[in-house]
Amino acid sequence: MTLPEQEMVIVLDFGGQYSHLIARRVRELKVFCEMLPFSTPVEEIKKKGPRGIIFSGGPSSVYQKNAPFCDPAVYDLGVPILGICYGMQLMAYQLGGRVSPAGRREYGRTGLNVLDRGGLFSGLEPFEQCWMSHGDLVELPPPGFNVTARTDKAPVAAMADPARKLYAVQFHPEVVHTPKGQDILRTFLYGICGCRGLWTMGSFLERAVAEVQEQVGSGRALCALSGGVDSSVAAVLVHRAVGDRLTCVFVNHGLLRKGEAEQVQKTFKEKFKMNLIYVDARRRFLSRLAGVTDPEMKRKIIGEEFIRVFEDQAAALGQVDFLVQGTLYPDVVESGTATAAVIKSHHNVGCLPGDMRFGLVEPLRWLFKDEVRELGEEMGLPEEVIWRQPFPGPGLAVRILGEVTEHKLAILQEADAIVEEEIRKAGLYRQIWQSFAVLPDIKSVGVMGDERTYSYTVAVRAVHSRDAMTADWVRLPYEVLEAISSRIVSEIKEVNRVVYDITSKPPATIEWE
Ligand SMILES: Nc1ncnc2c1ncn2[C@@H]1O[C@H](COP(=O)(O)OP(=O)(O)OP(=O)(O)O)[C@@H](O)[C@H]1O
Ligand SMILES: O=c1[nH]c(=O)c2[nH+]cn([C@@H]3O[C@H](COP(=O)(O)O)[C@@H](O)[C@H]3O)c2[nH]1
Ligand SMILES: NC(=O)CC[C@H](N)C(=O)O
Ligand SMILES: [Mg+2]
Repeated sequence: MTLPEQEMVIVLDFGGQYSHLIARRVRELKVFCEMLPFSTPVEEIKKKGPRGIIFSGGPSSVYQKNAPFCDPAVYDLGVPILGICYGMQLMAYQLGGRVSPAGRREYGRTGLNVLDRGGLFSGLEPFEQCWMSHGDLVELPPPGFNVTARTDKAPVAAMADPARKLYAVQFHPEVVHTPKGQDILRTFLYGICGCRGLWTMGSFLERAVAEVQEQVGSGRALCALSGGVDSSVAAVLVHRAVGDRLTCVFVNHGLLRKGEAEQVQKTFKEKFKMNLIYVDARRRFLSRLAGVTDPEMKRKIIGEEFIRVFEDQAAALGQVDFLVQGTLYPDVVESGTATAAVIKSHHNVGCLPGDMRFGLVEPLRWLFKDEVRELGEEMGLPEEVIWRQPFPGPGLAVRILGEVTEHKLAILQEADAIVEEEIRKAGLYRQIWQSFAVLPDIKSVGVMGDERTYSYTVAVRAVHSRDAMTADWVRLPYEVLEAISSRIVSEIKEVNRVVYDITSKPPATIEWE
């Protein structure tokens, strides 16, 4: 089968903080982009037929033991390469230049003297601002390269070998603090790689449908459907590809929000014409979670139990070889990759049991939430699904610190429902990324009706975010906080105190576990 034409660019990830940003920026320029680990063999890179390759930054130094190196055969593919920061240092080192620790480091806003205003820097002024974050520098470019920019401290702030289409910059064009960064990336993609900007949500959709058809063939698939944005979009997309060979499975693990099980089934029946199986798995999840307090352990148990439920359903349906999940890019990075540290294991990525037999179908694996929402709009999904705030697969289990019990679940469900109601009432639901209640394992003393109480504390969390990778707490109006607080303590007997979480991510995360 031939897939629709696609121009794509690969980001080779060396563990940089901004690697994901590079991929986003490229897609904003309407060129599809995937990120692969630095260690990807060159044959695999070649198979994807990239128009260009970008090396990300990274925390290592090329001269250290065990520094991440890519397969040097990539330089001979004839595909244009752009090295950024560590990526530039690596290119210099592997091709015979000299890299050393800098006497003086450069961090933050830095003046850039542009020496060659053609090539990658066409359209730039002789003096520009850029954003730096490095301690090493290229002292001597490799044979065949020209120095194309410098700064006060870096004699080689950019270099190029146009004959081999190899380009490199010490600064970060992907961050907003490099004002001409997006222009530089545009020149690389359009001027140097010859891309035309064919990537739109429409073309992504067409290709994703074709890829799913190719992967699933004449087989059958189950879709893990939560009613959330990602799995709903994935389900509709895969349904387009394989029709009724897809069956959706919605699991009630007992960790859902108040009324959610009914709500999801109702929306789904009314708005989607797909098979949906509802599984009441409350008992099996809660009994496996009994007595467990370690956050990662809770996640692993939930991840495994999800798969066991899907396996049971598959067995009942006959032969089912594939499992569709609405996995997004941030789920993948946070669960740890070849280069990125494990922050927390997302149930759908880092918690899958080793003996799982399903082939995974994850058409959204490279996208961020706002891109998925755009795709949902493209496919005509209802607004209430597209603009639903994200809700984690392990549900309230990661918002109840310590052991999960039915008693604590009941308290948190009530508190959470109040938060959602008040946020909606204030007209804030859609502009806030996530707002919810948390039940820390804390009891404190209070006085109610002239009597001493010793009851639970509820924490309220509300954050703004663009892609879940970073977040800031929402400056909620005092009146809204007041309404939430007074309703929670007066309507929920077991709670006598409400606090508001005013931490950004980093250093905290959005969820408490
Ligand atoms: N209760 C559930 N039943 C079935 N599958 C689930 C359930 N909860 C999560 N999943 C699966 O795990 C994946 C990841 O969950 P996640 O919460 O990140 O995505 P989502 O629920 O689809 O969207 P959202 O981020 O908007 O909540 C889902 O896309 C879905 O495939
Ligand atoms: O499906 C999911 N399975 C998980 O295991 C999981 N853990 C966190 N989240 C959601 O991911 C985003 C980032 O969360 P954190 O800042 O807490 O890491 C936030 O939107 C979280 O709600 C999860 N979603
Ligand atoms: N941000 C980076 O890629 C840093 C690269 C290298 N470790 C340096 O400090 O120079
Ligand atoms: Mg969800």
